[in-house]
Amino acid sequence: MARPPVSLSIAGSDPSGGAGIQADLKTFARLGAYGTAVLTALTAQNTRGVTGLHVVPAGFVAEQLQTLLADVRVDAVKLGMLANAEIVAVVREFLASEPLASADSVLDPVMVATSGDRLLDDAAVGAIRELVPLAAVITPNVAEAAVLLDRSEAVDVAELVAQASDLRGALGAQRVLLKGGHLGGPQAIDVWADDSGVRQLAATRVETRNTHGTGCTLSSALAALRPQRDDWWHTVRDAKRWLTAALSTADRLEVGGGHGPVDHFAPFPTAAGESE
Ligand SMILES: Nc1ncnc2c1ncn2[C@@H]1O[C@H](COP(=O)(O)OP(=O)(O)O)[C@@H](O)[C@H]1O
Ligand SMILES: Cc1ncc(COP(=O)(O)O)c(N)n1
Repeated sequence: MARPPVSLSIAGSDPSGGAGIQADLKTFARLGAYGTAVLTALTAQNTRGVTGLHVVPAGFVAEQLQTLLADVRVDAVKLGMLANAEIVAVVREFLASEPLASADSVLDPVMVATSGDRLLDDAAVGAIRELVPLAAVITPNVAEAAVLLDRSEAVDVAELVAQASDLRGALGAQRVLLKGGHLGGPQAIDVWADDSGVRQLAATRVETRNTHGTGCTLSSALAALRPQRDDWWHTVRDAKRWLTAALSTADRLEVGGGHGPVDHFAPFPTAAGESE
């Protein structure tokens, strides 16, 4: 049997298990990657909101990375909540040097939780912009793209397409998955931009309020699947397909009274629309 890839999440903790490190590790396991994790922050959080935040000192984020990477070869890395400019600077240094520079990297520029609570210092936005060109893929939602580009939020797919291109042109992103989940409508449409152009990625919108951690889950699915797929396009397509499956059975979990988690147990759907 082939060795599973090793995927690393550098992110914050969500005790309710729907987002952050907990979502990432469940996603890695479900999609066949061995999960490793470096914590940037502890949140006191449930499905209704965030009540507290305890950020790990940047020097200790560096020590976690140093010790892990001195021993373990990481195939793919997902960057989630980075909390402040000092942690972004540490992560940037690691991402620019071996061994992480040769791992497949996914930057989810987490700024605000689904509940509306802030997860990144205002002062760190500039630092995140500088991290953008180093990641193989960035996965902003509509609000995060607007902040990164310093303009108003896209309100339709045409604007998503324009902003995805601009994130490459103006910020130097290598590849962009601009998520349109918050646009509404019968389909959840994301936009993919890379060297070969811009394409849309559509899925039927699932009627559920259980969308806590969709962004975390999608970006960690990319870090789990990229070493197991031939290229980024097939990786993105399959990650979105699995996320849609995980959303479609989310209501059965009945975790919490707010925006509950997606169903990380969901089997990987086959091309015929069946489950494995
Ligand atoms: N109700 C839904 N049904 C299907 N897909 C959804 C739904 N809500 C969000 N998505 C998808 O989940 C992913 C996360 O998107 P989004 O909600 O925009 O980002 P974030 O979770 O970072 O705010 C995207 O692929 C988006 O299209
Ligand atoms: C620790 C942590 N990291 C990230 C998110 C964002 O979650 P979402 O994927 O819903 O945007 C979160 N709520 N908590």
